[in-house]
Amino acid sequence: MLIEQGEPKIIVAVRKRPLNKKEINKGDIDIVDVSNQQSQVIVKEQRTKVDLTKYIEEHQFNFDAAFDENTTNEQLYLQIVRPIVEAAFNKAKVTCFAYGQTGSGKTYTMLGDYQERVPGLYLLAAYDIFCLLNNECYGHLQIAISFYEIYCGKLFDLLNERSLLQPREDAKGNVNIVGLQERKVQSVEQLMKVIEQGSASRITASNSSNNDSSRSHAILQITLKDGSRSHGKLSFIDLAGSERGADVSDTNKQTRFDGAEINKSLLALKECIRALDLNKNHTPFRGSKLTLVLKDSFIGNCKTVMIGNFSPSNSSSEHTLNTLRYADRVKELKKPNDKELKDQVTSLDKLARELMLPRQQQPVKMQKQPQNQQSQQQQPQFNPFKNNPLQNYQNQNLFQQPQFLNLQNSVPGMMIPQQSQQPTYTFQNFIQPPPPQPQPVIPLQQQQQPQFKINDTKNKQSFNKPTPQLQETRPYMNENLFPGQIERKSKINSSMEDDLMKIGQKHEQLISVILEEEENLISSHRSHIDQMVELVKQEMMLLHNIDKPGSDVDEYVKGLEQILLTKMEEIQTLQSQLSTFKSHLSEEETLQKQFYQQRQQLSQQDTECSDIFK
Ligand SMILES: Nc1ncnc2c1ncn2[C@@H]1O[C@H](COP(=O)(O)OP(=O)(O)OP(=O)(O)O)[C@@H](O)[C@H]1O
Repeated sequence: MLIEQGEPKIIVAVRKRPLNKKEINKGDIDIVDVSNQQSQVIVKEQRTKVDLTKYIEEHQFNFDAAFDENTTNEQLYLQIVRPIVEAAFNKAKVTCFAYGQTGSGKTYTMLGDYQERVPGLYLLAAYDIFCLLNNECYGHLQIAISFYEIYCGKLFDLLNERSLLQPREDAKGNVNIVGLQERKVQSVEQLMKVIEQGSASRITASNSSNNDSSRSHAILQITLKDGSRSHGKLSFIDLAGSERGADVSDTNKQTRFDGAEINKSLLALKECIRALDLNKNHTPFRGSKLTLVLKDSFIGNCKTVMIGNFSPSNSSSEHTLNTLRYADRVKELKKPNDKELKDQVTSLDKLARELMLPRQQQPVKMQKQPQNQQSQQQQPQFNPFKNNPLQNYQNQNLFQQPQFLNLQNSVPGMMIPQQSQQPTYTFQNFIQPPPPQPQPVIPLQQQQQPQFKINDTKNKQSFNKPTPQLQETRPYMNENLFPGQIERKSKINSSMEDDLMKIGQKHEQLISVILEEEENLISSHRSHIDQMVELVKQEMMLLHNIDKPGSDVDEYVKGLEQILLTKMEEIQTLQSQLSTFKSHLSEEETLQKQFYQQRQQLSQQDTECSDIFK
């Protein structure tokens, strides 16, 4: 092997959905190019200067895998999810996250589209799981399903009428979810029924109250059980819409708190993935409810696939960029550190010496994505987890004929699209990349915005030269003409950005405190009521005793005094807890207003400043 390297524990992939009818009718255009082969995404963001001239800013991202709008759920599954399903049979705890803006395709990816008869990852995984269970090596395992959601930091059981659940960490550090229902299932059909029931419960809840499915994280856990012990575990997580956590300046307090909770969980998730990838001893899973309940998926033998879903439309460019940046940051963490880079270069040098090749002939573009080079030479390109435990089943055609059609009668509404009725699911398919996909259909500059110039932000070069007209309208846009102004503006900007960041951080910390205080206050209020009931009982006993002939009045007075004192102390404690909470709430409002104003000012400055540089 050319480069020694551990198995990747994290795969970060992104997926573009097609423009939908609504977007097309609105005149939206597709501004994202995806290259499946190069695992690359290019977003051509439309921007407007102060003088209203338009230009395009280009953002390029690279991931472990990128899927264009023509990629099917089956293709995606085979490339990045099936390997972790297999790993679960090899005793791993594996997790697949779908992340992205509301309407970006998370549910389509996970659940599929019943009406269009498109199977999602749940069904595709279910099929493979039961195929494997039919194999004698795994015949002793059973499947148990749980399905719950996290909404506003609280857990609700989707398989038990959304009953409230409590996560508890025991003395051994295991996190148990008290009251969580687990259903045993014995077939793909049963498994899909349970999933359908849970999903329906989530949808009903979102219609009947101000809850909204895109504000909650849905967690489907499939445990492979060996008797009462867990053999391996698969968690599929449909995360809350990423835009829900984005805006702390929303005027509705509850929305702000929900958003802050989502922010907190996404931040904590990123940190936990970082810890998992770096094999750190300490995993900050207590950072949020989401990561707390997933604790065992971040330690030990674990693998994670994250799928960032995004819309191609120009009207969603901000959210799309946020999704891609988040995925990029998760992926950034995977890049080898300096020492690893040095080790890799050293091992290359060693190999070169062994092969007696001059140094300059060595492959040089290996440091950032060593696995790519490996894949070209030795490893199958889309087999992220090497040492596949199931490779010896290859000849048994274990995955060759998924019986999706059998499900049509048993899973209501579920049918399989024509083109996927007889896919050949051989391992050969699994380890090969998909055939090249047709490229995006709407050529941006030609069709819609011929006057735009395209800036490549990375190379500071233009794709198309600016039209003479654009140049003429902005003859003063020459850095040399206003150097002082540019410096002043950028100084103002950076100090404002610092301030904004400080306020943002303070706000985030305060919200964390508030959320914790809220939980404590509610639980104190509950125990306060219990205490009061107890005191009332004691008072009644006092009255009962004093009514008896020959009763001791001193004892009565002493008893009553003690009860009233305890009551007063109880009330005072609760009151002081309440007033601290109230003052934090009003502090939060002030911070939120400050944040909002500062951001407005900054975006104003930003436009002026970017205008000068154009
Ligand atoms: N890859 C795709 N191919 C075809 N249609 C898609 C694709 N992805 C999503 N869609 C369609 O886009 C719409 C929105 O997708 P979906 O409901 O999966 O979004 P979501 O991210 O789950 O939204 P929410 O967070 O609100 O639940 C649906 O009608 C879905 O069928």
